[in-house]
Amino acid sequence: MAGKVRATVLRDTLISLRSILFFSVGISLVYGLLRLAGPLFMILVFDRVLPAQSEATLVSLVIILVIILTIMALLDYSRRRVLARFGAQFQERIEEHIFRSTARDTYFARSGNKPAAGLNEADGLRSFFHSGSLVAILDFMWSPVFLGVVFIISPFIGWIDVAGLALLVLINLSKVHFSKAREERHSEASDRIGDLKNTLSVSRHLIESQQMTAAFNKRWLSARRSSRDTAIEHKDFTGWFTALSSHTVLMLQYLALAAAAYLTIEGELTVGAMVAAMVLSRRIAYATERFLKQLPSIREARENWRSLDKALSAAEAPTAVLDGMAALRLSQVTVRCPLTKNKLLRNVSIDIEPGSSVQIVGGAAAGKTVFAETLIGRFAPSAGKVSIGAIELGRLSITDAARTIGYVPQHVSFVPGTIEENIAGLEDKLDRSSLVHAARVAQVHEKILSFPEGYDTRVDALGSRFSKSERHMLALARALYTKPRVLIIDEPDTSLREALSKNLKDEINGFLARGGILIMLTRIALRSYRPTRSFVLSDGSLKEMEINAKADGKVVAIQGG
Ligand SMILES: Nc1ncnc2c1ncn2[C@@H]1O[C@H](COP(=O)(O)OP(=O)(O)OP(=O)(O)O)[C@@H](O)[C@H]1O
Repeated sequence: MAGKVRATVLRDTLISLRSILFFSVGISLVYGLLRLAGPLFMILVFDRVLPAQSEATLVSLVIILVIILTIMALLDYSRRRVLARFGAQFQERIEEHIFRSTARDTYFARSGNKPAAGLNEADGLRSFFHSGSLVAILDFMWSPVFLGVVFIISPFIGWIDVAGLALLVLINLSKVHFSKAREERHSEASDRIGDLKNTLSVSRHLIESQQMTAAFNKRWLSARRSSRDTAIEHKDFTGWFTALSSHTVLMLQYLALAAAAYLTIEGELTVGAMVAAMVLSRRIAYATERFLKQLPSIREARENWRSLDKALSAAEAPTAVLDGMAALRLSQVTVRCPLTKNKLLRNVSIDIEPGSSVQIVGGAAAGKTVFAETLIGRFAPSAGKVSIGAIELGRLSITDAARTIGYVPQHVSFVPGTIEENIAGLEDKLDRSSLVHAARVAQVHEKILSFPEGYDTRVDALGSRFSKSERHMLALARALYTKPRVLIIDEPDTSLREALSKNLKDEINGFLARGGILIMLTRIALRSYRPTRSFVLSDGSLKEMEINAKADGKVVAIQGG
């Protein structure tokens, strides 16, 4: 099934863009043919115009040459534009496919700083099509034809070209092969600088408040030094091959000229043919060198293509949107620590009917956050299933998943941007009335309006403009904005606890009456709010507790879970 999906995506993308690619190949073929005009012009000038002393022929030839060069300039410009658009459309279609057709958990199976599997690869391929790499490859396609023309002029010069090209290939392949390790060292060192920049933008406040600036600067200098040294080492090494390669091109051109001159002295070639042989030899050598310089880009493009293929084949299509409210079901869910592989959740099974509120109480490191973040897809179960109604949660699309679960995390953080963007979860077409409603329910509307820029006020990642309880309330507004079916609150702080039993009570009751599910994870059982069901989480195992209504929500007995 997945294989079928992949084959269709790649085939469809290529088929739909095939005409653009063929068009640019066609332009390149005409362009390459017109490049023969230069050598032809030289032959005619030396062999016709000069012996005949014909000024009229010279003027006609110059006019024709100018026209051809103008056409060549237009063709070159056009094919670059066409290739750029080919790359852009290719990327857009692949990205659209990834966004639309990948289920949440596959989408989240990302690594490092990649936003989603396949996106970086699609971008890498776009820049390959867009950059001069493809043009260099297309220009190189004419080299065998030019070489054939040189062989027609003189096989002797042709063989000199072949020997020179073999030397060029050897030099450039050695460069690619022997500089790989140095290149990797340099790119790792540059990545370290990138990581430090990210650390600074995300944790500047922490670094300064904890007096880490001096130590951070030391790390920065050391990373800079290492990046600079590896860059010099890499440049020094490849510089040797680059110099050798470019001078081989020059040498080839002059050797071709010398051989042609010798043949002219011997009376085997005309002066025009001599010059044309030299120009063609230079053109072949330059085109080959430019092509060989693209080898690392070609290798990278091939790797990108393979990973994209793999990412698309691994991607599972999302299931249909959930219809109406449904029960949340965890069956035999086990989650393991990604580092130690120890169990963080152990065979957790729970059925939560629509319209119920559930409290999960657990001590320090009991697994409450892991439980919550398994529902949002941050932890993938190593066994068991999490489903809502008949649909596995991880199989929802990222858009449907966002509408299904609202999450108020224990440690609230923000995306640097405006309050509006944060509450609306970065949606560009936001619904203002839902935004204000969510802020009012979370009782932060007035606070936001007290800022001169209101909802356009910018917040940093920590939300430093707000107090801890205000940050929690903002996180609640953010969770409520999408009108989720399941609302998860991890460790509500004192003000949120109070609000749940007072100002928020009606809202929560309304939410439950509409079939919503509320899950609260706390260290200490809430006294002021009585959930429908209560559980204890201990060392990753979940057990249901019986609530004595008369005891005002206090836990009185434990049932085996
Ligand atoms: N991303 C992670 N990678 C590895 N282990 C993790 C990760 N997140 C949590 N854990 C481990 O899972 C266990 C449970 O952590 P969790 O944060 O769920 O506890 P908790 O019940 O929320 O505790 P607390 O009330 O102290 O926040 C801990 O031992 C923790 O080290």
